[in-house]
Amino acid sequence: MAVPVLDFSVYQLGKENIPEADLEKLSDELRKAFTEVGFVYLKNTGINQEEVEKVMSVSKRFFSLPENKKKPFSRGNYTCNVNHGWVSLETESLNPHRPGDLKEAFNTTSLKEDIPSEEVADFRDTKVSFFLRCKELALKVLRLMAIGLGMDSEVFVNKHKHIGNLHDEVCFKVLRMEPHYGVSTPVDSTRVKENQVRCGEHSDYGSITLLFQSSEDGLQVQNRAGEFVSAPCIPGTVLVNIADLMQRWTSDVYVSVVHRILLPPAGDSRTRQSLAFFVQPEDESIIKCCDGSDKYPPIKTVDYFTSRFNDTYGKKPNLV
Ligand SMILES: O=C(O)CCC(=O)C(=O)O
Ligand SMILES: [Fe+2]
Repeated sequence: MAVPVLDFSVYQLGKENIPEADLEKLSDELRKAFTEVGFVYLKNTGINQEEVEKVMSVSKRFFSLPENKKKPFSRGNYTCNVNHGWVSLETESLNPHRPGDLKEAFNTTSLKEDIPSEEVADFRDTKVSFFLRCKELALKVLRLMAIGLGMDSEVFVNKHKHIGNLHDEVCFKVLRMEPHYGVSTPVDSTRVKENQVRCGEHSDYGSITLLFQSSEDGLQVQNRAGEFVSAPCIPGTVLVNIADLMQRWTSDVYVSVVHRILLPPAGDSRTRQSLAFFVQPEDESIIKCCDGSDKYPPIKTVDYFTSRFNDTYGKKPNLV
């Protein structure tokens, strides 16, 4: 089944106090998408393509800096949050059974934290304002998701009250994926390791993810039959997906789906960019099945994430 496209205009950014019937209709459509597919494109959210391109363009300038200029900003160098900062090529393996992903990224968690604005004018401010736009949209989606399940609209939002504050873990990630190796090195497909891809098979960890891709596409989403289907860039839309902790929270009603980005076809040497806003509950929050079923035992968000991050950044088991 293809990923559905929903019109979000009735509840787009800036619109509040909307008629109950409109909210109900949108939340029903969203529930259908998240129970059947796990991914949905939202159009007319209020976040437009120009904003997306501005963030991509400033990120591109950062990624193009020489390695020694980026290194001081590495993930792990910040005290505010271990996840904040630059992630170099092949550092993450989203599928731990594969070699490191052929992608480079910059994670923004705390909005107060220093990010390299001297090297790239606007890098910080552009990302911070986009972060806040994504936050607003994410809270709206979380509200609709609760209504769609017949619950109080704030059930999910109540555990996402500190997004962007110091020590909150919600992360805005800008990504650059290489056609073959690094653009700073000559394109040489012989250097690609066996089974190496741009982004290994995985599902996201938290509640929901908002995703924006450049026109180079590449994302594939697994359907119920186990086949990977393309989820291309649709300009002006936001792709939203359910992540694992939300699946657990909803007792498997909203489904978190595996996705990946393989290498591009031979001869395609375009660099791909994407922006991902990873939403997760606050560290200390206890996530219990919201239908009262206890299908999964309650778990503290921080404990859940620690084990997932160990897989992504940890030692690699035998390769596939
Ligand atoms: O770049 C993309 O389109 C998706 C990246 C992704 O799935 C992830 O980082 O979790
Ligand atoms: Fe993902």
